[in-house]
Amino acid sequence: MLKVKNISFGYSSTTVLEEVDFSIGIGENLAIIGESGSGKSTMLKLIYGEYDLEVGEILWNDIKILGPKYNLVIGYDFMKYVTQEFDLMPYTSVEENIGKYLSRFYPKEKEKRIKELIKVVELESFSKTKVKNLSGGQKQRVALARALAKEPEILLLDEPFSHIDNFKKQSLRRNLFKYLKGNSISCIVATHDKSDVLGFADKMIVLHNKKIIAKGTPQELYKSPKTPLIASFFEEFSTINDEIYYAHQLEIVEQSNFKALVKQSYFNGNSWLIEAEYNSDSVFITHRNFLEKDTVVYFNIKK
Ligand SMILES: Nc1ncnc2c1ncn2[C@@H]1O[C@H](COP(=O)(O)OP(=O)(O)OP(=O)(O)O)[C@@H](O)[C@H]1O
Repeated sequence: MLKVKNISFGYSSTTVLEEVDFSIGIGENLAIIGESGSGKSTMLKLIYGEYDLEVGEILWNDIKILGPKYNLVIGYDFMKYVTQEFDLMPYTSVEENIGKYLSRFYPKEKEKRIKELIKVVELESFSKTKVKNLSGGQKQRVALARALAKEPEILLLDEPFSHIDNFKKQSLRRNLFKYLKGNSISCIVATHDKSDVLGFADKMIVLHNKKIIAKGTPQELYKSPKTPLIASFFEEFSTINDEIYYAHQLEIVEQSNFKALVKQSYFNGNSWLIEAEYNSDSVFITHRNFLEKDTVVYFNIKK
């Protein structure tokens, strides 16, 4: 179990994180969300032991995570961290990169493990390719596979699919998170992308103004977002009479007390997102058809 106990941290005199406290169990998937600069990467780096903590402590089971003041080499064998930079060996092949930390003394096992991981990240046709000749997204997949090579007990992922195209992203996400669950590897994912969270995270925390402002399952936070910031992570929303409503919770009707003027219609696949002006504010409503700008519409809150 990972326990982050009441930590506060700043790079200089200004604090970045204040009284942050949470824990995750074996095999659990935790998502950390928050605006850019809210401290997500800093949180991962502290868990990895990249900086010394002055306030609070971080424990993996009974092991206290220590920073560079106490550890000559940063990091621990049971933990892997995939940063936004990847940190690969450019002039060697994909399989050599993935196998870098695997023992040479068991060549058969090594080969089998590399093959298994190459399959998880769907890079079968690139196993012999030099990393320098890969795209950003392919490099990101090599970095993920390499982090898994020595079976960490906990994996820290910073925006793990940010460079990967939409065609691959869905299946890669499913593969990776299924692999982690299947092998009881705990995982913390810092992300801006709700698709990394909704179907996969067991718990999520929201960082804002240095603190955790919400904790819960994705279902709990989605269903009752406490603040507009939390709602905005999931979907377009409107605030009506101080209540938050997602676009699909509003509907356009023949008559109602809510009268609005269409500003724009956005194609959204199986529906349109209508942006309309209501009481000098924007409201967002899901609708089956395109609506012309300046059309007067009435809308309701769905029961
Ligand atoms: N090495 C550093 N030295 C000084 N300040 C830093 C350092 N790294 C980050 N910061 C500052 O700490 C704050 C948190 O940064 P951090 O990278 O943790 O945010 P983030 O939530 O991961 O952002 P993003 O989503 O953009 O990656 C920011 O204000 C940033 O400028």
